[in-house]
Amino acid sequence: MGEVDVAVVGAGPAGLFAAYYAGFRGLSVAVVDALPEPGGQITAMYPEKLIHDVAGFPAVKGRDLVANLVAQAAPYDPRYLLGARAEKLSYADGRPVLGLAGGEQLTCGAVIVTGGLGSFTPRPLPVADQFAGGGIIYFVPQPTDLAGRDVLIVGGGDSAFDWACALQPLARSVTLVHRRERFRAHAATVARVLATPVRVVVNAEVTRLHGDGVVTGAEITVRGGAAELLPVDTVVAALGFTADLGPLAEWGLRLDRRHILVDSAMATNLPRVFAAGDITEYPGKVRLIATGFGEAATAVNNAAVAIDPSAHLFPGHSSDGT
Ligand SMILES: Cc1cc2nc3c(=O)[nH]c(=O)nc-3n(C[C@H](O)[C@H](O)[C@H](O)COP(=O)(O)OP(=O)(O)OC[C@H]3O[C@@H](n4cnc5c(N)ncnc54)[C@H](O)[C@@H]3O)c2cc1C
Repeated sequence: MGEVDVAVVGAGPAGLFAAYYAGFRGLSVAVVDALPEPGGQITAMYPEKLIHDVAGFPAVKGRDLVANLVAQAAPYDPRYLLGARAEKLSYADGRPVLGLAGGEQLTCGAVIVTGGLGSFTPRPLPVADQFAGGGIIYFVPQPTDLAGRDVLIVGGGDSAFDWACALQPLARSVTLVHRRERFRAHAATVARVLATPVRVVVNAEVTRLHGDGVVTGAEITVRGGAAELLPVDTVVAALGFTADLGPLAEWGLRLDRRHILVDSAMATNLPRVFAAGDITEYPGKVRLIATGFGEAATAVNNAAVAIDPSAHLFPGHSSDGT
């Protein structure tokens, strides 16, 4: 059973900024996320895209924004509990106790829920069900990890094409297979990929995976055609994600459909539980990274007062120390 001043549930942009803010306020902080990497929707869905509406950055690549958020919080040494879904919320002596999927319990001064769309589940690649081995991934946190590999990307959306662009200069080979003729990805990205050596196969499906322990080949079959065996060691199943609130829906939070109702302090109906980012709901709510950042600052500063009623709500200026 661990203890922490602030537990942040969700390592998306709002959660990462909340981690910085908790540290800045002198609070110890743990960041819990069901995904194995920080960055929430950005990491899972658009790490290679340029974002143009984050204040102070005329344009920033999704991956770089996440890296900067992690770096901004790093001086305060947040404890990252990744690949660990927050399952249960209870109270002991008036303090929230967070139960994680692995069985760990965290007693917290306050909880900030920055769960975004909720728990993400990648849409499965049907043939992967019967394949016990490794080598199948659902998103690409670091393209350099796949340097020199033979990569098969499955899907026809933005993520599939963004990853094809990012991996093509690094991987030994990149093949993209899509089961339709047309792509959902932006036409400009499709054109960029088609101008590279990436092999794009349409109207085709992955019909079998080969390998003992780790994937060594993938059989693809073009509709009405014969199967072809490709030597691949990594399959990126870029088929999208489904999301739902998951266990958060059982915590007794006041909800409006899939969102948590908060007041202007970002307080929920539960004591010492605050929320920020896409998961919140209030009149006029706009779901953007920019609004999530402001809400995270408000949530943490109000949590600081909930933890220690003698603390000031206003944190002071970060520039004062320099
Ligand atoms: C393709 C695309 C492009 C976008 N472009 C822009 C843009 O240009 N500008 C912009 O402002 N916004 C953009 N957005 C929206 C933006 O990404 C979201 O507003 C932002 O990611 C919300 O951040 P968040 O931290 O609130 O939640 P999220 O990024 O959704 O992160 C929430 C995290 O919480 C985790 N989580 C949920 N439940 C649990 C649990 N029980 N236990 C542990 N972890 C949990 C999830 O795994 C996830 O990692 C875009 C979105 C998409 C899909």
